[in-house]
Amino acid sequence: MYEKTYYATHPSMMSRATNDELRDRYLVSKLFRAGQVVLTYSHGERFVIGGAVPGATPLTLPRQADPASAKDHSLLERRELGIVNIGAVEGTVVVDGEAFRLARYDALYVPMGTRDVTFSGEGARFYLLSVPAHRVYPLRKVTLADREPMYRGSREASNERTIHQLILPHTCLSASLCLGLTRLEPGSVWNTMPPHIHERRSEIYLYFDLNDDHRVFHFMGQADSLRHIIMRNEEAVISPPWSVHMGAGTSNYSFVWAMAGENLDYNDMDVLDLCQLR
Ligand SMILES: O=C[C@H](O)[C@@H](O)CC(=O)C(=O)O
Ligand SMILES: [Zn+2]
Repeated sequence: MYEKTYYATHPSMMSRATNDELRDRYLVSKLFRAGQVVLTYSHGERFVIGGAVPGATPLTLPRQADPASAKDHSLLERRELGIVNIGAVEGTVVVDGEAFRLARYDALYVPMGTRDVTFSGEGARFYLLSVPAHRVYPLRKVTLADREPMYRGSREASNERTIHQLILPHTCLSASLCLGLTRLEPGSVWNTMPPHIHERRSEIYLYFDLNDDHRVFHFMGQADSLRHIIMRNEEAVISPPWSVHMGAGTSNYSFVWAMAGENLDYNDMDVLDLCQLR
């Protein structure tokens, strides 16, 4: 049921890793395939990272396959799920019989204990992120208008961007999942600059709104020995808790960031000074 498993890694595994090894360990690609639900599994915070692209017929979130004791139980038996529509067209997500229409950039928080989730709407592209949960929080649709955005960076520094906190305690309650959307202004290319590390949470970035002939150079690793992965539109990258995560595009773009771990405190991060980077 999981197309690929990403194992937890040690920072010392960075220095001698080839570019292909880095891509194999951290890059999550081909999540958005017409008529399919694609799920991958990361041992870091036990994130399920997936995509659902419905065609003429609706798609269903798969049920658990393993272990035998959980076979055919809901995937969300002990998990919560965040959904963001990154497609240009509105789509519908039905959660235990209740329908939610998600326009571009709308998100849905789906609580632990949910039995059935289906996706429909040709042209909608649903990005899926699930982590283990310990209690039930209300099912809720979240839009960019639900909270005052955070404006960061400047045009002069090529990092003028708007950060939308979609699933965080002041916008939408959750057990462990934090999720948001950041959009860069035309002419701005740097995200998360200056960069940071948060040892108590892992993070997943999904880059999108990027034309096929453009790329994002995503930087990761410890501050004094950064590496990079060159990413295309609609690819995700896993950032272990010990890693920087920042990028520069050959154009502007958007990205969904999602975190889970020890706390739900967005500001629990150590901001790095540029002189610490090597
Ligand atoms: O831990 C927080 C995340 O890395 C993002 O919110 C950073 C981001 O959107 C940005 O600065 O552009
Ligand atoms: Zn971060």
